[in-house]
Parts: sequence; structure tokens; C-alpha cells
Amino acid sequence: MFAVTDQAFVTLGTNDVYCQGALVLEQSLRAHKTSRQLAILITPDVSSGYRTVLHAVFDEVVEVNMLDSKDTAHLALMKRPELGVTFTKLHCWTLTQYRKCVFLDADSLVLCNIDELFDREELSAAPDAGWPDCFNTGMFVFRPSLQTYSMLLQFAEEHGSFDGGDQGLLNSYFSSWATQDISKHLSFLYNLSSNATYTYLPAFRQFGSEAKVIHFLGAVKPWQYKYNPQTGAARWEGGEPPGPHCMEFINLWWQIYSSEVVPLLVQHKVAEEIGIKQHMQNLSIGLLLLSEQKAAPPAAPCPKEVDTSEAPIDNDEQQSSEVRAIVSDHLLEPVYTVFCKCVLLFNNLLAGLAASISELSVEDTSEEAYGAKERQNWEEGHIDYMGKDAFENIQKKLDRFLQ
Ligand SMILES: O=c1ccn([C@@H]2O[C@H](COP(=O)(O)OP(=O)(O)O[C@H]3O[C@H](CO)[C@@H](O)[C@H](O)[C@H]3O)[C@@H](O)[C@H]2O)c(=O)[nH]1
Ligand SMILES: [Mn+2]
Repeated sequence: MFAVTDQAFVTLGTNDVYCQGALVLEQSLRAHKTSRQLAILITPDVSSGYRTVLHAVFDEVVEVNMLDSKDTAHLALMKRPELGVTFTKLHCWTLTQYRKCVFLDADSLVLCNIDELFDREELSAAPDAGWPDCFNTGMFVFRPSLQTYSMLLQFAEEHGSFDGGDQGLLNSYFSSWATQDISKHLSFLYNLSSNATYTYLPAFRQFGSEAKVIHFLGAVKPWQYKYNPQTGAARWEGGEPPGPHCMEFINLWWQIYSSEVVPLLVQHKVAEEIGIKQHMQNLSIGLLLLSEQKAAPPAAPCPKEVDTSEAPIDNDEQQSSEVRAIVSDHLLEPVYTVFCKCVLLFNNLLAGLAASISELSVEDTSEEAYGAKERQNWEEGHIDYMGKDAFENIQKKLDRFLQ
């Protein structure tokens, strides 16, 4: 396929949670064989583990500073205090290595090839379902330009944003969108809000099958649901049911997440950061499941049984040599053999997750003790045997993980 190098789809992830949305989006664009580059803007909060995964799948990962509107009054009107950071989206105009781009929110996914969008001009976008004289900024065609970028910042400083987020600002700046040029007025099918079934069901029945991009806009995102890979169905758990979303699309998001994104996270050893939980009846059932899918990549070799005797650990050459190095360094063989087996077991459980999980959920546990920094220390051999990496703490982690 002919690759177009001066045009790109661009998305934004300011933290690990939104980056998971970005990974689903990326997989959906690749699945529909885009010929354009895939770029993501990230901010310093994205962990090193996630950066590795993003670098592996996006053509370009660009780190930018966090821009924040800090406009709490307007954001409060929208009941979305977190959206000030969406000003960071404005950085997309700095990507001048590309001639033309299509921005897509990280909470969207594509259902077919949408490369024809690159035939459109700045600023092309689809109407917002809440106020159709405004465009929704979950998807728009733009031309990177440092001049436009600085004019946008200046405009933001002088006028602010009527909703506190990027959407209010961009609609004020590109204010002729609603009336001037119908070719910049894109079909709603390019940015279909996932609750359209509820707001206008007959129209959804008539046209929904032609949808090209699904956008999970609103306070509740697909990753806040729980998913059962056996049934392929997501469900809402705990408390008030969220605003309406079409479950068919939520299920689709989760199907892509579990079949395409989880294996990537496992392969790059970042699965533990997102708190994928498995609900197994007990450890032996879990191990049985793991050993059954031993041959299936990308799962790592798995221990057949839990054995805390002093037999050598031989199920993964690289891991066991690392483990032996730790053991011989500290000459505390009996204690650390058990300790290392637990670590191995923990790693193997994570590695086997993709196929063995009975339920998935995504949580931002980046603040937890086993964060990116700790993992880096671990990888570099700085292990706090007496403190947070002590055997009982690893045991606690295992217990939590297997709850
Ligand atoms: O903490 C955050 C919040 C947002 N984003 C990015 O910004 C986008 C917009 O935020 P989102 O939560 O998707 O907003 P929406 O619920 O879609 O709300 C609407 O309002 C936002 C603020 O004006 C616009 O950015 C959206 O395009 C518009 O659909 C996300 O998709 C991400 O790409 C982050 O990376 N981190
Ligand atoms: Mn969005």
C-alpha cells in the first residue's frame, strides 16, 4: 500500500487511561488499512511503560506540555472539571512535519477506512449533537501551522473558551464553520456520538449502519465498564447507571481492547499498571488455564503447579537467570527462592492474562506503589528487599491481584 508520509491522523493522551483509548483507536485505524501516518501527542504524565507501547504502534509519539484552560466556571457549567486539559489539543497545530492532519479524540474508534477525510480543508468537522451549529472537536481536519497555533493561544488568552474546553475555543475561532462552506460541514457519520440511539432512535435505525467513526463523548467512557471476554459483553457496575451509550459500540470497543490492546500491554509488560483484574475461583484454576494456553503467543511459559520446594526455577531461561542473579547476589537462597518463585508466578500470571481472564476492567493505578518508577528500579536491579519489595509486600500484591 502506498504510504502518505506528510499526512497524519493525530490523537491525544495526557495520561495512561486515555492512552488506552488511543491504543484502541490506533488499532481500529490500522485494521481499516489507513495509508496515513498515526501520531499521538502525550504529556509528561504518561508512564514510561505506556510510552514504550505507544512508540511500538504509532508512527510518531510527540511529547508536549500540558495546556490547561483552568476555566473552572465554564467547565462547571458542563459538569466536566477535568476538561481544561483538552487545551493541550491545540498543540496539534505545531505538527508542521505534516501538511494536513485529521484529529481524533482518544475516546473514538473508526469502523471503516476514512482516509477520504484528507480531501477536505481546514477546518472541516461534524456537527455537535448537543448544539448542531457548533462542530464537535472529537474529529476535525486541520493544517498544522505555527502561525495558527500562536493565534489560537492568543485568542484563548483574550477570549477564553465559552465551555472551558477546546471545543468552545475552536468554535469561536473557526466561527464561520456553521454558515460559510458546506464542504467543511462533515457528515455526523464521521463523529457519531455513541448515545445517538437514545437522542434520535429512528434516525439511528435509518442511518446508523453507515457510521464511520464512533465517539464515546460524555463523562462516562467505555473503559469505565466491566467486560466479560467469554460473552463479549460489557456491563455497568456499581451505582447509578451512566448516561446512555449504545452497548453495541461499548462491546466493540472492549472486543478491540481485549483482543488487540491487552496482548500489546502484556508483551510490553505494562499490564499490571492498568490494574487488569482477574476473578478466578482460586489459584490452581488460574494456573490450569494458563498452562492450557501455554503454546499460544504472546503468553509467556507458565508454571504447571505452585511448588514452593527448592527445585530449580527453569520455566523461563531469561527470567530464571535474572532470578538466580538476585539470589546469588544476596546469598539468602531459601528465602529468596520462594520470593523469586512468587515474582515469577506474578509475571507469568500477567503474561497469561490475554487469554485467561474472565473479566477485564481498566483502572488508573499509576499512583500505586508498583508504579513506573518502581518498575524501572526493579529492572535496573535496585530492589528494596527489606522495604517495599519485601516478600510480604509481594505476597500482598499477589493476593490483591488474585482477588
Ligand atoms: O484527562 C484527559 C482528558 C482528555 N484528554 C484528551 O482530550 C480528548 C477530549 O476529552 P473527552 O473526555 O473525550 O471529551 P468529550 O467527552 O468528547 O467532550 C467534548 O468536549 C471536549 C472539551 O471541549 C472536547 O475536547 C471533545 O472533543 C468534545 O467531544 C480525549 O478524547 C483525549 O484525547 C486526555 O488526554 N486526558
Ligand atoms: Mn471525546
